[in-house]
Amino acid sequence: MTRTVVRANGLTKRYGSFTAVDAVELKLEENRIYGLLGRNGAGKTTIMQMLTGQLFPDAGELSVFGREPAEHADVLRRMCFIAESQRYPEDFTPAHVFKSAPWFFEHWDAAFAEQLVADFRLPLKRRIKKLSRGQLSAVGVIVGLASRAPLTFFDEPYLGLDAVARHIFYDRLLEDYAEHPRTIVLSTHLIDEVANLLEHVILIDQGRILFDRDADELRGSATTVAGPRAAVESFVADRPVIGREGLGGLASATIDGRLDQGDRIRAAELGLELAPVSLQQLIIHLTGTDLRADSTEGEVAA
Ligand SMILES: Nc1ncnc2c1ncn2[C@@H]1O[C@H](COP(=O)(O)OP(=O)(O)OP(=O)(O)O)[C@@H](O)[C@H]1O
Repeated sequence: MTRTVVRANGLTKRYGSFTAVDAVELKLEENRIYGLLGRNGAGKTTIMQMLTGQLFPDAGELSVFGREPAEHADVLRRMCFIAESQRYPEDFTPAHVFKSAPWFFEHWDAAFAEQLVADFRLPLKRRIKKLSRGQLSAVGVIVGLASRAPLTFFDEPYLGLDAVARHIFYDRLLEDYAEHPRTIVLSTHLIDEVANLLEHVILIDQGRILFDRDADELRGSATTVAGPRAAVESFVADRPVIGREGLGGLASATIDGRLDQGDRIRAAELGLELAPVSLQQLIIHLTGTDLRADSTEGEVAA
């Protein structure tokens, strides 16, 4: 039986008259990888800060490992939160960070951390304030992975990481998760890059949950048909279309819902091509929200 690790009912956070998180209902299950997605300011960090006991909710009920997280050391000990801009004591080096990690994380794996240091080519003895942006992110990623905390949050962990380093992170995360299952929450703009990692997708907008769905269900839930405009229009005539594009006599349309064998044969007869919709495209279609537009990174997923 799967255990529920996090349960939030009506979770709300206000800053003055502004409601940053608005009556959020959330359930996170044991040993799953969640994507917490949303535009800048959607409320992702605020939600994670409440779940990790760093912020008190203004309303609602919150249970993490069966208790209110704030001020419960036994709950906090089972969590690791890697913030976008992690702060470290002045004059600390990565070596100091990794040496002190076992004090905070009982499942800390020093050998795994060492391997990750080599993978990311991280200079262990350089002062943290002298590290490049990407190297600083690598410190956080290594702590997040090697801590093996039962509930791990990565809040946009990739800032400044180049494409190679980001893929090392994704690969190591998946490999280690397969051997040491735990609950992981990844907040990111780079949906297509992490799409294959995610088992569940939670999309937040303006403090509210827009949808909360199994990633496999979501992936197969739409198809794009492309070809001559008249053929596309004839094929989609009585179907729910969630997006259209066109150029001259060519068009493509994205249909919400699965196609059966008969549909596929008919599409082939009409000379249409079928393609699955990526998670990123689907989110844009379903919400009219292009998360990539907010990315501060130059290199975003295609
Ligand atoms: N201390 C604060 N005082 C006032 N407003 C705040 C405070 N912290 C956050 N906010 C506001 O609450 C909203 C949610 O912020 P949050 O950091 O949770 O968003 P986010 O989804 O993590 O965004 P990003 O992707 O940009 O990191 C934003 O509009 C933000 O400006």
